Amino acid sequence: MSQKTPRSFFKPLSIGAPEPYRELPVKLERMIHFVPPHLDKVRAKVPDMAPTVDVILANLEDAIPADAKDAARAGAIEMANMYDWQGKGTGFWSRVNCLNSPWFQDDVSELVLKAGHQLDVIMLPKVEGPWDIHFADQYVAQLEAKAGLTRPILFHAILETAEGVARVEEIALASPRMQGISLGPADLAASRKMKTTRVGGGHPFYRVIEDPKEDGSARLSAQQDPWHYTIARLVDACRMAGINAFYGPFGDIGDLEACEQQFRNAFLLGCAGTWSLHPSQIAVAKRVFSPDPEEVKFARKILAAMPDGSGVAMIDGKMQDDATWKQAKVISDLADLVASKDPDLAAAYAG
Ligand SMILES: CC(=O)SCCNC(=O)CCNC(=O)[C@H](O)C(C)(C)COP(=O)(O)OP(=O)(O)OC[C@H]1O[C@@H](n2cnc3c(N)ncnc32)[C@H](O)[C@@H]1OP(=O)(O)O
Ligand SMILES: CC(=O)C(=O)O
Ligand SMILES: [Mg+2]
Repeated sequence: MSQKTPRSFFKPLSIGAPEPYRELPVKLERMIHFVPPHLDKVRAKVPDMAPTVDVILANLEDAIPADAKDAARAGAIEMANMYDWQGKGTGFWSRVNCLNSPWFQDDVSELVLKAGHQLDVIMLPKVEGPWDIHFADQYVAQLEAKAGLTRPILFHAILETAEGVARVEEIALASPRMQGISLGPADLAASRKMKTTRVGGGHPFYRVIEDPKEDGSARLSAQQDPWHYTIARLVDACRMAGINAFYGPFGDIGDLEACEQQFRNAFLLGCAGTWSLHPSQIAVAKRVFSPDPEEVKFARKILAAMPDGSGVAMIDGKMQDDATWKQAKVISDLADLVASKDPDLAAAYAG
């Protein structure tokens, strides 16, 4: 038997480590805002930025130069203590360097020992199989015990190799620490030998074209989404495991329109949130990952028409039954969560 027994799955992996969660804490995580923690100027903005986002992440991995890795780690620990993350309800995460790098061990040990009381989630890059999660799980449990933490730190994996995609279900189920998984479109494109230099989004050459016209006139064609398969697979793996799927980075910072469309496709397919790399992407993520007030109004009509969630009803010419009741509940519950944090949207949903 290669799996743990149901009874041992939820046991702490180290004497003195906190009990793993049986249910994930319900949190609004529309955007994970990436901060380069080695830059004094950007780090100084964190206390003002924290109330405007759902999650701030101190990035230690790619985009941080090798000679700034120690400074980034120190900056991340400083960030942990710059704001009352646990008290004020903005998530504090860090993306550590990958498991085979010279920095992983120090990243994780220093974060847990010096900032573990504020840290919600460790993002693990380039996860290829459940063994990566198991190794980090045991290591973090030992550090949690040493630090005397009473609340478990969760894991978020990035799906950014072909091998990781092939094992995404096993990764999602690997530990009760798993909180979610994000798409890593840049490394994944390289791993798959996709022919693109873009970070997420579409590509002008990836299209479908209509059949030839009898009169020889120009044939219409339209761009397709090269990430559709991966996002759909990611959502199924995560929701099967009771965790959340996330889009990832959209690298064309200047193209907010394309960014919004890519985020919206991910939202519609089931993702809970995305990454923001630049302050301009925060408002886009907030808009996209909060349900539309008209959709919320319609969802609540369905719930009101079928109070016990059974039977059949007609609303505005559309058939409703037990299944559409569940769809409506997804939207209504998300609206309640958004409203608990955002007074403007609370008013829009109440109207
Ligand atoms: C494939 C992957 O792994 S993706 C994840 C790794 N990449 C990252 O984490 C990148 C994070 N983002 C960044 O480093 C930056 O946004 C960059 C490099 C992309 C662009 O930076 P800039 O060229 O400085 O952008 P720009 O000039 O538009 O910045 C405007 C202001 O926003 C600030 N800013 C830019 N990015 C951020 C950020 N992520 N968080 C907070 N503030 C930021 C800048 O410091 C600048 O402030 P100022 O007006 O006080 O000078
Ligand atoms: C997100 C990330 O790390 C990537 O796209 O490679
Ligand atoms: Mg990557």
